[in-house]
Amino acid sequence: MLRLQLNSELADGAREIIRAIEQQGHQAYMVGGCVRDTILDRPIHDIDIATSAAPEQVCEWFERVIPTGLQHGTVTVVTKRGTYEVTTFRREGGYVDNRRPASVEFITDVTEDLRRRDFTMNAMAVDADGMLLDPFDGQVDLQAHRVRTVGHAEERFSEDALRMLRALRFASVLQMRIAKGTWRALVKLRAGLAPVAMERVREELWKLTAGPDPARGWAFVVRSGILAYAKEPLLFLAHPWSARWQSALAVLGQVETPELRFALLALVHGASAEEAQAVCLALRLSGAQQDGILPVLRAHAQLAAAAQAASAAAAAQGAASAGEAALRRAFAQAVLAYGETAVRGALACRQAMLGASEGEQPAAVQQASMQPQAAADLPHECAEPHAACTLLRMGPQWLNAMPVRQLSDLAIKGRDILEASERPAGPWVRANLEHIWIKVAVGALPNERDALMNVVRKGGDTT
Ligand SMILES: Nc1ccn([C@@H]2O[C@H](COP(=O)(O)OP(=O)(O)OP(=O)(O)O)[C@@H](O)[C@H]2O)c(=O)n1
Repeated sequence: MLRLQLNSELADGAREIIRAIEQQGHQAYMVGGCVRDTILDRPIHDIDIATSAAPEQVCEWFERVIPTGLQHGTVTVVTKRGTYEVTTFRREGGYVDNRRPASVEFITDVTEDLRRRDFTMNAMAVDADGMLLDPFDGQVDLQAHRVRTVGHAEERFSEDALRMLRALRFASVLQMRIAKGTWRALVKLRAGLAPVAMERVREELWKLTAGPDPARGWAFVVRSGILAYAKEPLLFLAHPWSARWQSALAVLGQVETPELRFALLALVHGASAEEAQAVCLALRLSGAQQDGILPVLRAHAQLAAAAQAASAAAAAQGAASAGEAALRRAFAQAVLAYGETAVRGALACRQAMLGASEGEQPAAVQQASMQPQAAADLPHECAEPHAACTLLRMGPQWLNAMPVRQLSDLAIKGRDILEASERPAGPWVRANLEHIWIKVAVGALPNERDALMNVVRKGGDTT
């Protein structure tokens, strides 16, 4: 019998709870994700405990207990070492809407409790001495890098449709395959996703996208076709497999954050910022998450338009360098409008997209035995490579050289402009301020109050 040592203060606290329950003549184990992650040598953020004791008993035995979900058998025990969900062993009877058990029956057999869980790697338990219970071969599947349901996959997915997305997420984050039977059931039952709350869909997709191999996760998602059945339309994210997807997945891991990865998916699909916003809203992304995506797309669109204009100017004047000053101005304008972070993000996405023409196949695509397709042409908004390349090459240098990054960095304020003029306040003040900001940003004026006030007085209204 394998012994598994969970070493942390959190685990010490869990063992204290387990021993206290055992002293009352009941069984208790650490279960689920903490066991899986210990075997995988991954960090543990929480420890769930399963017990044969009834929730009311647990409430009696511990000092600080929150009755989190009494009817489902869950209470939260708070100790100085941590906070633990303690759930009575249970069997779930009948399911409503592919997501909620119609009834819960408390039981005393730990194996029966493990049997109702989603995947074999999540159906292991460890007692206070570190003895591992693994009745469904979770370790074997972990060693084989395989996500496999406990028992019949169709039953497990019919009980809770979110488990289908969990399977895809675990395959992505833990860089695993999906067992054949589990995959077949998932594809067969994918329409069951419809009643699942979009918040839960978001959680899984976000984790999958933030993981070490987002292309792997998205290859599974797209190949499964499951997102077409989400409660609300996910537009380009739900598009079937295509050369565009192939291009997107070839480069998805080249940008670091989940926000930029979502932005990249939108860009490669040629989605507008409005479409991307509709997807963000459908997925109930937070304001902060949206702020990491939408300004990037808007900055990208503005830069692409500027690159196109610069290319047109270059073609008209027959010199590649023509329009470069205008390009730099447009670049500064994008920084002013969307912020430095968004512009850097847009450049990073653009850089990644250029690499996509190599058309590499992500490993998971091959594993899912998809027909290899010809490398896709990306939608190049910057039709002319020269100006687009200038942006990519010079953009970071221009940014680093900018003495101002936002309007408030300017050495003068709107009221200075107002005081130097006879005109009543109005939108012209900000327009003038922005005009001067751009000149400072491109190095045409120093960011010094006296020099700028001279410009204001001489030029008066610069709009
Ligand atoms: N739809 C679900 C969700 C959870 N579980 C079970 O409940 C445990 C705890 O679930 P949760 O905390 O949501 O996930 P973890 O497996 O701990 O993993 P993570 O924290 O990475 O989501 C899982 O391990 C699994 O045994 C399940 O059977 N079906």
